[in-house]
Amino acid sequence: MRPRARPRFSSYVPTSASDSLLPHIETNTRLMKLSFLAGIAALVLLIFRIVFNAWNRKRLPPGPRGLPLLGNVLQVGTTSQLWLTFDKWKYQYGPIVYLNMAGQNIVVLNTKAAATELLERRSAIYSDRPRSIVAEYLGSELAMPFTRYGKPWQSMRRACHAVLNARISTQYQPVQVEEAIILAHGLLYDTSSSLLAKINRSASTIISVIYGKQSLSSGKAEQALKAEQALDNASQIQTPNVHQKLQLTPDPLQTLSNIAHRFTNAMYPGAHLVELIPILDYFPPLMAKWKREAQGDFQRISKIFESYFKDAVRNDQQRSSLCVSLADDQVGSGLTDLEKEWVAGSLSVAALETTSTTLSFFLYAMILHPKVQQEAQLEIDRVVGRSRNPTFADMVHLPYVRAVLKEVLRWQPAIPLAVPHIVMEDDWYEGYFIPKGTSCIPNVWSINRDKDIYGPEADQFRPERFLRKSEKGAGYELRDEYENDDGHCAYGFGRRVCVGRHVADNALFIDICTILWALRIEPAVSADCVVKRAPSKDILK
Ligand code: HEM
Repeated sequence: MRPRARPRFSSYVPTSASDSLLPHIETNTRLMKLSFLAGIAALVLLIFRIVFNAWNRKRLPPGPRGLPLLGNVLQVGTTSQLWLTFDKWKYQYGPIVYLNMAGQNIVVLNTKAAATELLERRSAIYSDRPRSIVAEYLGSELAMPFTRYGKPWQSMRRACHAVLNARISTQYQPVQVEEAIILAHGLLYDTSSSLLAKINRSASTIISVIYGKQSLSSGKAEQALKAEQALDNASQIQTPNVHQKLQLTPDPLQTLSNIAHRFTNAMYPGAHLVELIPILDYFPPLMAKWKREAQGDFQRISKIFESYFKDAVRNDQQRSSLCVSLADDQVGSGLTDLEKEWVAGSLSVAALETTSTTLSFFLYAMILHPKVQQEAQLEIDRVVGRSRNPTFADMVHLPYVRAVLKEVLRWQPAIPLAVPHIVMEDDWYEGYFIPKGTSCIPNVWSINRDKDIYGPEADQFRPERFLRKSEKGAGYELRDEYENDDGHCAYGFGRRVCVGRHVADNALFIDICTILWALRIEPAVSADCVVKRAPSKDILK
């Protein structure tokens, strides 16, 4: 076919009806040809994509066979101590295990090598968090542990790092020493509350750092609750049954713990149908109870965080709390007031159960291993003596106590499956395909008990694994490799690693040290399991 000279639009004057149609017919045929070719190309691409995906799917990591549509939901959803199931699967399927939770890809990382390679070395693409529609209504985009990877998270993280880094953390040590004495005193003499309530008090070491000394004492808590109740009454018409989900109590520590549970329950796989069928999100609050409740809870949590924050700024005479630094724009100057209130609130939520759980496991370990307790107390008596309480100046001279803390965090990590990281691009690891959007769960529990790293006694509580006998005589020294290395993965990985780990380590060290100095921990013969060790001066009184 020879090319036909195209008539110029401005000069072309049709001489007959058929002549006037010719260029249009020509253009239409061309268009049809082009569309046909584009259609073929799209089809080829689609087929290629399907084949490529199917081929890639064959390259997914191995894992237990699931049901059609539901995948592994039933195997995972009904298990309480998931880390034990994941650990069992590690021996069946290998270090990285693939699961399908009704369409959501999950990869469990059971070895340190896999977790550090993906979550640390490739952290540029492995630092997002799972999207949960319900949690977003609850305020997850303001709650740092759950915030998606992006600019708002970066600003919050920078602000937190500025007030919680290793160097600045030393500034909080005087408060932490005082709180440790109050904790030990409570364990010995407070008969009004349960052991668990007393242990929860350990978190106040951190809460003091965030909200200032005694900012969240019960008086302030009552004020906060009143403010919250006023809001609750006002919103009762739009948000009925809101109390069913989130209990707010006069005790701030209890309230913070309830908020933590509200978030984790909301994010639990399968907790809400809307996560599986996102179109349900288009229903208005009036027709969606879960949405009404989440929106109502967001208001209530914001109000509580606001009142804690404002109280802290008003009351902190020493002007040294994290809230004061945020309020004075010493850190986080780019954050809005709401973001600052949520930064402080979510830090305390993240700190609360982790520290008290760790302390509970410490008490448990001491009951199970009286010889370890005795060895630690011998060291404390040798270094600190009985006439004064331990301080941070003693830390370098107390390698055995430091090893006890490392071992508690290794043996029973407070969050055994850490927090999932989402991969933001398709990726490959050791020949396995990890599709974009996969939720990567590091099985910290399993990694911390890896026999290839910790030897055949990995399951046992043995602080000596971090120590060598002192060359100078009696006692122990921390092995060189553990001077700056945690020796466990309890604080997570990469860019999302726990931002409060330095403050937590300090608080737990001084709590453990002061408790061991003041008490003997024994199996319960009566209501409690602690016995006073009679310091020569009764410092705790
Ligand atoms: C024994 C005590 C603690 C343990 C075992 C612990 C453990 C963890 C773990 C496993 C993560 C997730 C890391 C990851 O995604 O890879 C995390 C994140 C976080 N932790 Fe902790 N934590 C502790 C104490 C604290 C304290 C005291 C604070 C606050 C002062 C805190 C604040 C946070 C925050 C804000 C995040 C989210 C970080 C982010 O997503 O960027 N934690 N923690």
